[in-house]
Amino acid sequence: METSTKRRRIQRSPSPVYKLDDENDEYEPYIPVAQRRQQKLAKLQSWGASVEQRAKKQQEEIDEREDAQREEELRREKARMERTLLMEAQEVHQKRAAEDSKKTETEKAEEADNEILEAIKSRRKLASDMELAKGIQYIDSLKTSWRPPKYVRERSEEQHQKIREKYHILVDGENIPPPIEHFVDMKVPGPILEYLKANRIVLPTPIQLQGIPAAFSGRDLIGIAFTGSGKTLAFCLPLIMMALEEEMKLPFIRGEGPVGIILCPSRELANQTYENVVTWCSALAKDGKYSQLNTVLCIGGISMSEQSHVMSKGLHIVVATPGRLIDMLEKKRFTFNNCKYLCMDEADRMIDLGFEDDVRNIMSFFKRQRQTLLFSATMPRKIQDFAQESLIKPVLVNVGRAGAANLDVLQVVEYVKQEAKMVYLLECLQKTPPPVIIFSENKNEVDDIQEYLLLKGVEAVAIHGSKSQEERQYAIKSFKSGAKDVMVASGVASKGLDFNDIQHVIIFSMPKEIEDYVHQIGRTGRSGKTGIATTFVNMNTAEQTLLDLKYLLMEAGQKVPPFLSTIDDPRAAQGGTLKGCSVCGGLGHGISNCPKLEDVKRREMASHRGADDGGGY
Ligand SMILES: Nc1ncnc2c1ncn2[C@@H]1O[C@H](COP(=O)(O)OP(=O)(O)OP(=O)(O)O)[C@@H](O)[C@H]1O
Repeated sequence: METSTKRRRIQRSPSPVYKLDDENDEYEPYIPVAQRRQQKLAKLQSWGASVEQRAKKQQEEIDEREDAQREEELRREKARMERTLLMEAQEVHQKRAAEDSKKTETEKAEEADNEILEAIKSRRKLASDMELAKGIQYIDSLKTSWRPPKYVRERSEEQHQKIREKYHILVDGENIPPPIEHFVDMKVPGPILEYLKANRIVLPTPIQLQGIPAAFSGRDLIGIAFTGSGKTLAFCLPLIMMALEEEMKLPFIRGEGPVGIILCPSRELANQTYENVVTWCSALAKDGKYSQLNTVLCIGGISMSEQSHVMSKGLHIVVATPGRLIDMLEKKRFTFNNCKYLCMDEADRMIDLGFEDDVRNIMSFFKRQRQTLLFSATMPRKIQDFAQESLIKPVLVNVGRAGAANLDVLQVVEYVKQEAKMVYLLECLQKTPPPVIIFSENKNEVDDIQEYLLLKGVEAVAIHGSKSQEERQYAIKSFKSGAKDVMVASGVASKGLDFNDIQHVIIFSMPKEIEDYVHQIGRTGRSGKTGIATTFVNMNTAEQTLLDLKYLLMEAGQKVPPFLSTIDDPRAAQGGTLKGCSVCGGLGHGISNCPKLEDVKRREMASHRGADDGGGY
């Protein structure tokens, strides 16, 4: 029935599109097969697309959810990790704090000191730039023909050690040559022996009896011994012998030489060493058996034409300050083509402050292996270590603690108010007969003191870095000859100058660095004689300097005045061992408050401004 109805309608209206009405709501219009297929296909396609879309959407939602989940997990993990690190850091911190609280102040200071020491350790080796660049490294010491006498060679190492102990000589290094107790056994030429004897130099001092055999053997050497203990002879004699041997083999002619060089930090010290060398060489050549050796003094402030008579011959020895020497080498007035001996006096100063680059520059003029020797009364650990690294199989010869005061000096420390110093100085001068040296750290003060003394009728000369070379030479000459009773000096005259029988050293203003104090008081009590050193201190003296002084007095077994003994060492209060500063050798402080390091900074700044104290040039 339904079918017939449908059929009827089909008949009535063949048109496929009819409007539906209520009665015919079951009516389904006829759709041709092809069209139906197409519709189905389209429907299928659209359905498929929507399925795809839905699936895609669903996937996107899943992805989003997963991303969010992952992010959340990451966030949680990060937070967990952060917490752990934070907690770990806190734990480490707490642990360290606990450990630190167990440490004494001394241990903490020592740690800080070591850190600073590490930081300043990174210095270039003491060698010429050419050697460093080419990687030239000498392995063995210089060969010499010198041998100790048979009876000395036959001694056992224990016997050598016994002799060293007898003279309080400490040594370090490989195959150390034996100590020799007599100049004659060192095979020193007769004329020199006679000259030494005539000047009351009969037996070698400890630094000489171990230092000279080591140097004669060609060994690099670090020689440390207290002020006035005869270091000059210990490093000049080996050079004289070396030059003599060369000259005897083949006499030097014009343009040849030098064989060796002695470097000094100040003109005055260079001049004094030069005079010693000339005297010893003249003594050697006196009886005509040995050749005349020629020595040149190479310092700023003097005209080299004065020495043209020496320069016109073969040259054996040069004594110099670094600045003028570099100048001469650059101008090719002589060369180092055959130079094989380099000695630095007051070496801690030479390779430390200010001169290090000059020394490196000088080394670059050497064309062959050399023997290098460093001598000083003060040589802090840091410089010893640095020097040892730069030398070839060095021998370290140490008589007493490096930087210790000469025990032949009676040290008196007095509290004198600043305004009372001048007046008290006059009183102090009465303590001993002349000659007396007065030291002040300040050039103006040196001039003021001299003026005051002259006004009071005291025959005084003055010397400091701002004086002309003539004034400096005049001061030294007239004081040495005894024409003047008192010399007022800044640091220039403190290191190495050997004046005859100084009775009394007055330190008008205490130097900040205890090494300088040791050198200053060391102008008296030389070559076995005794002397007095009076030092003025007051409120202006830094507490740390006073502490250094206190320990130095204690070490030397000197009287410590009450105002010094009451100064407490903050390190001692915390317990632990009290090690001296390895930068300046002061016993009363560590590196972290070393005045020398502060001075280095100041000097560096000053050198940028081109300031020059006139010291060695
Ligand atoms: N073996 C010796 N016996 C006696 N006197 C000596 C001996 N050797 C050197 N002297 C004398 O000792 C004095 C000091 O010597 P020198 O100037 O060499 O000391 P130094 O150790 O270099 O001192 P500084 O550290 O102050 O430079 C000189 O007058 C010197 O003639």
